[in-house]
Amino acid sequence: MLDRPPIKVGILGATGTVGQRFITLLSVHPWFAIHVLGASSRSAGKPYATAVNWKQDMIVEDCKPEAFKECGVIFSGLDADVAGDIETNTDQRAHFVRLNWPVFSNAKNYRRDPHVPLIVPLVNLEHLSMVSQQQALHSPPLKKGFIVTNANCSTTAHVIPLSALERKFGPIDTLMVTTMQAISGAGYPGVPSLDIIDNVVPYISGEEEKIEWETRKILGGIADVEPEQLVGEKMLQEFDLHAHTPLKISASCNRVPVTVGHMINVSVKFSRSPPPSPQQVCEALRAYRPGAQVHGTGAGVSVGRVRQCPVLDIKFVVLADNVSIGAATSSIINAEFAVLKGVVG
Ligand SMILES: NC(=O)C1=CN([C@@H]2O[C@H](COP(=O)(O)OP(=O)(O)OC[C@H]3O[C@@H](n4cnc5c(N)ncnc54)[C@H](OP(=O)(O)O)[C@@H]3O)[C@@H](O)[C@H]2O)C=CC1
Ligand SMILES: N[C@@H](CC(=O)OP(=O)(O)O)C(=O)O
Repeated sequence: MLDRPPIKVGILGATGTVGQRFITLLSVHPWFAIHVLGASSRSAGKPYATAVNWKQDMIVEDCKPEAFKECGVIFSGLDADVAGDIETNTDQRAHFVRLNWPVFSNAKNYRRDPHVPLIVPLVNLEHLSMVSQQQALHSPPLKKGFIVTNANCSTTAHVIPLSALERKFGPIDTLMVTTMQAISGAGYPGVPSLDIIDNVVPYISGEEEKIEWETRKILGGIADVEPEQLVGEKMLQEFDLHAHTPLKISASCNRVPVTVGHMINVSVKFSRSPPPSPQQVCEALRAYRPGAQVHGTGAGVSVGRVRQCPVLDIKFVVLADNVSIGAATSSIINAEFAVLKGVVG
């Protein structure tokens, strides 16, 4: 239990697929109380029920900071076309962040920023430590504002078992992933029905590059920059992008006619030789206890068909709820951890 009154939260992109999941999860959350809902000017001014044909009776606001004054935390499910400017603005890390809000975002815009943590809560909560450097390097320095992102939904799915395996068996050297991604991952209205009914679309724009890059940031660590530099009294740090063992990754992405749930075929080659057996891999996955304790539907991933790979070492299948652990649930756990660590004031 948290020994304080619930923190008022605002949701940007509240009318979208991820926004609606935020509302479902936060409406019963013991620490966070939904206070303001924001979306585009198409929805602003309408009761939420009208804007999304749903059941809440709050008025949707424009995503302008004035409406969010009383909120202590901002969750964002904004379309990436607008998230960059609204969350932080092109003027460095401005807007909601510059105005000193902690922002937990699902959008891709700041995932590659060298000072922005990209956190999958079952894997790398320790990357939250980069927030203080992000605040110190902002001009002017920020006291409370920061942005933490969560990953692409397919990346999120596969890094969870991969992290379990790296912790037990050491670095992974090569990774081949083939995704079968649900249509809810593409937002609304998303993929045209005539493209996806009775079909598989073997291309998702930008997805393969995101999976290949984000996996390295999430599975990698944080290291002091060389030559040494100081930020205040602390060493300047950087994400090492798995530099200790360059990780070769090849991703192939497909859209399939499924409403929710991304399924991923994964083959891995370990650095160590001999590699673990399928049975040892199963035992390691069962024994994995991530730093974050998660409860609730869609808050984990399922792994099956663990077997020998005749080309690499081991192959298996992962299934994840792209809207929950792939999006809203991860943001919420990241925020819970930030509250516990005192990073959210
Ligand atoms: N769906 C998924 O499985 C996952 C999605 N993500 C990411 O999360 C984000 C949201 O995705 P999703 O919910 O699927 O997208 P949707 O298309 O369903 O929702 C987008 C939201 O952004 C709002 N919006 C659009 N334009 C503007 C604007 N100009 N100003 C203010 N608000 C605006 C929309 O409001 P309005 O209704 O008024 O248009 C809506 O609330 C994206 O960045 C996506 O890449 C990440 C992981 C998984
Ligand atoms: N692109 C993913 C959804 C997602 O996570 O996107 P992004 O990485 O841009 O937030 C899908 O279509 O299933």
